Amino acid sequence: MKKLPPDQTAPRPSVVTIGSFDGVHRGHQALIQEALERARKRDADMWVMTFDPHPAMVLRGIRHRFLITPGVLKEIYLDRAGALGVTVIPFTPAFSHLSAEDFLEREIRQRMQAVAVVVGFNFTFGARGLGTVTTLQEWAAPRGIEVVVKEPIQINPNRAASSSSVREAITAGQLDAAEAVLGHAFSVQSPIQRGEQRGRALGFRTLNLVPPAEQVMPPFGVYAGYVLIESRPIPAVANWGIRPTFGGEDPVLEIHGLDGPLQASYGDVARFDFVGFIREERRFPSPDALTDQIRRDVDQARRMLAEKPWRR
Ligand SMILES: Cc1cc2nc3c(=O)[nH]c(=O)nc-3n(C[C@H](O)[C@H](O)[C@H](O)COP(=O)(O)O)c2cc1C
Ligand SMILES: Nc1ncnc2c1ncn2[C@@H]1O[C@H](COP(=O)(O)OP(=O)(O)OP(=O)(O)O)[C@@H](O)[C@H]1O
Repeated sequence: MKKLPPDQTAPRPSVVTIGSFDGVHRGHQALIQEALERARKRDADMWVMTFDPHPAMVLRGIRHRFLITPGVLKEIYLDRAGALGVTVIPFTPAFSHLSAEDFLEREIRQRMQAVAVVVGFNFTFGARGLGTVTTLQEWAAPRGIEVVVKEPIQINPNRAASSSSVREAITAGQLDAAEAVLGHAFSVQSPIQRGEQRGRALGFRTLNLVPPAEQVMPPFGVYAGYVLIESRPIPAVANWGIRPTFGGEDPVLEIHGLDGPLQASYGDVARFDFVGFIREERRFPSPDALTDQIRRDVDQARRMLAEKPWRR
């Protein structure tokens, strides 16, 4: 997937799809497929235009447990969805004051050289979100720019796929519901952190990740999943929490490989793809009691993962 810096002009005419794309859920994926098809038909390039930070974080001052795909995770999932290129606009307060028409003129027509724009049914944009699909259509028609408006991708008859519904499901610990909307696993990615080396003594060595504070997370607990080290998925069980047995405070995702020690160095980046919830995190009366429970967690994780092989 190509990247176009925000201060550079697209080299060729393009088909652009616009949005926050947090999570790159099935609605977003449908938009990307549509944009790809249109680009092929018109012999144009295809670009996803997205924003960083997420507009809601700037406009509503949200900083904690919000994003589904912070940092490079969004680009990883855009690439998976088939996007050929992405341009990320820094969403500054100044940018947020740009009117809908000025945004279209400057970013879509002049910079991206758009011949077509693909958006969802509920797309809004520009200062105070005043721009709508109608604004876009009325602006585009006299300029010979095609507008494609995608019908909602529904998760059930009452609910369209949306980033908000994914956030709600993750917060409630409903990983299956989140995955049904996302069309892929919910993932955490971070550099590997040094732990307190207690895992060795317990007989369960772990690799520790610290999800960014801005990322939405499920409740503290034990989860089955796959840990990706150098793009290789390895079956694992992880504890997300503060380790109350040892009086911990800072939340950590501690990952134990089911098939032996995980080979990676501190500072390397690893990703954990959540598959299923096993149990809540608890305070155990002794380290031995915790070890006994972790043995059972490992067995359960094996059973869960046997039924759900890793999917890119
Ligand atoms: C599968 C699994 C489940 C765990 N469950 C709990 C738990 O319920 N309560 C708890 O206090 N710690 C739990 N832990 C965390 C251990 O206490 C932790 O791995 C150990 O303290 C090592 O920490 P360290 O890497 O900082 O040395 C769990 C760890 C794993 C791998
Ligand atoms: N279910 C869907 N079906 C089709 N298009 C969608 C769907 N959901 C979002 N889109 C479109 O995808 C683009 C990006 O959407 P965006 O990420 O800004 O919002 P969202 O997914 O609806 O999230 P939120 O819940 O935060 O509003 C927009 O053009 C939007 O209209």
